[in-house]
Amino acid sequence: MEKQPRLLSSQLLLKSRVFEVTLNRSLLTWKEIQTKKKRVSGGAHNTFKVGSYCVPVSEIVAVRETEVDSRTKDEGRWQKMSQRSTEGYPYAFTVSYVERARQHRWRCSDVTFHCSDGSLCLQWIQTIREQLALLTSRPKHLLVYINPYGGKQQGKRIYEEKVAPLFSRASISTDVIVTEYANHARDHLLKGADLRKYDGVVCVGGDGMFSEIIHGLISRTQRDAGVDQNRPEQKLVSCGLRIGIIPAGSTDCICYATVGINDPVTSALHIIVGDSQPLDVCSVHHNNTFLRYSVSLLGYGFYGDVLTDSERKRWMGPARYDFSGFKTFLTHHYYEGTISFLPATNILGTPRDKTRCRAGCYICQHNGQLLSEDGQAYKTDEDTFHSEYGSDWRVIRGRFLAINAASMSCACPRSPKGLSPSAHLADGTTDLILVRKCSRINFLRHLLRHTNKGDQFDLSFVEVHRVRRFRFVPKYCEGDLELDLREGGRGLFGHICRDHPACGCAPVNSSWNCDGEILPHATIEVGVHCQLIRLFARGIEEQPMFDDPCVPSVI
Ligand SMILES: Nc1ncnc2c1ncn2[C@@H]1O[C@H](COP(=O)(O)OP(=O)(O)OP(=O)(O)O)[C@@H](O)[C@H]1O
Ligand SMILES: CCCCCCCCCCCCC/C=C/[C@@H](O)[C@H](CO)NC(=O)CCCCC
Ligand SMILES: [Ca+2]
Repeated sequence: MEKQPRLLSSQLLLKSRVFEVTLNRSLLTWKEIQTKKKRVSGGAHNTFKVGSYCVPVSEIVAVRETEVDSRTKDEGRWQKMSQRSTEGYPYAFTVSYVERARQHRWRCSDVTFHCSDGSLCLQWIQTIREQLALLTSRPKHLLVYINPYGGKQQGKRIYEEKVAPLFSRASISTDVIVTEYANHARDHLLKGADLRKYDGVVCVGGDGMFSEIIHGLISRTQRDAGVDQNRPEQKLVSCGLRIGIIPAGSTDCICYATVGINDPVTSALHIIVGDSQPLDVCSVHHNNTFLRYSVSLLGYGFYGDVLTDSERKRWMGPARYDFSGFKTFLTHHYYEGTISFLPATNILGTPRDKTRCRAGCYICQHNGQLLSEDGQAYKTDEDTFHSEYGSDWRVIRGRFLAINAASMSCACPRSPKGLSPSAHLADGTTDLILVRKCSRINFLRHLLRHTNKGDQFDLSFVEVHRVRRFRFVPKYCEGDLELDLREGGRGLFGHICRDHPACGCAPVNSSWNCDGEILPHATIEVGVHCQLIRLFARGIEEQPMFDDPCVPSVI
């Protein structure tokens, strides 16, 4: 590695011990200089360097001047000790920086260096601030939306107690909007907000709140660019503003799968250091009409039914998913239909390989570049999109307990490796998982493998395909019968069977769970838009963190 020129180097005091503190363009390091009496004649002193610590400049949150306790002049015992320990070093500055803890958790730690003279202290503060000012990817002004009713209804408290103090320490200014109704944030982004003022948008809430934010931002971007969202094959314009997620919801899947943990402080620090993680977005259409965007799970059958049931039990909080999950598992409904899909070819990675999407993912970079350089990839998809029976499309007709499209792993605290553990955040594909009708015990085996180390795809009734586009038509909508039971015939067949599970006939319709929202149609067409949005995140960092030379620890 090329050696960086030193900007500053001084002997400073830290916790009563002398350190050689050095700043270059990329690192702040401090090495202890220990003076020990040597047991040789003459009693000469020998200098040893012991602990050595470093922090990347990119992970420094802030630096500030620190008052050296003036009360040390008092007579109290503690103050006297304090005075003695910093004697000759009456000035101090404190550096706040990112420290890695267990399981992808980040913490903001402080280290205070004491200086012998005031001008040296100010020089250190000024030089560190100059280096931080060069980090242009850091946000300065953010628009924050808080859902006070998400998850355990702690969003406001989490923001005020854990996040706002960190933003203010990092000199980030904010405009905060506490939402007053569902879709408040979406509509404000779409119609009201002056987005030129901001470097990013922060969402305090769960996946549903995040969904509101991306709908506002993506739709606003398309509208400003004159792009029609209703055309399924339309190439969309990517959003300029990054989005930060402060997790305060029930599942927090998008935060967990992009950071590795759902922890508000960790997420706030990823925003402060200006991380950037591109994310694929699926557009969902019905009959050439735009329905919704999805970044995590599009699930028909099991996950659609869990969501439908759980929406009636919002009062239960996050536990509603466990209750409805168990209930839906017992009902064991299957659904008939036709799924057609365009497999993602000529790319790196498969849904059953052992690679995992991690920070700086090579597969995402490679596949993303292929798509952006070679506009052909999109053209080819468009050409084949309308020829349903074109050679590239595959068509599968069957009875399914679940049809899941995972555009990312969908890892969350309930399922730490996710619905599709090898899915990628930004590779331009989604993993289409088809779970065919099988016995309850077999379905349970599949579900339980979402929560343990087992391979959920290594079962005869499960198949998985990495795709760019797909379509689903339930059996009751096939042929000329374009009747959508949600609108027209719901009360006829579907309703009877739902209310009479003992009658033995399967209900014909389920609903799509689109990132935790119920879609109003079962017949849908879906296309993946590679890296359409960016988050203040960097992907999940490889473990173990503790061997990283830039973690402040003894080198
Ligand atoms: N002020 C509000 N009053 C009522 N609903 C709101 C308000 N603000 C946002 N919402 C809606 O609340 C829904 C749920 O919010 P959120 O995603 O934050 O929590 P959650 O559902 O508990 O978590 P998850 O989506 O992770 O399961 C969202 O769909 C959002 O549109
Ligand atoms: C016998 C029961 C076995 C249960 C097996 C547990 C398997 C857990 C897998 C969890 C996968 C979550 C995928 C994420 C989906 C989110 O976009 C969405 C919005 O937050 N959450 C749900 O729909 C909430 C979905 C919650 C499902 C339980
Ligand atoms: Ca993807």
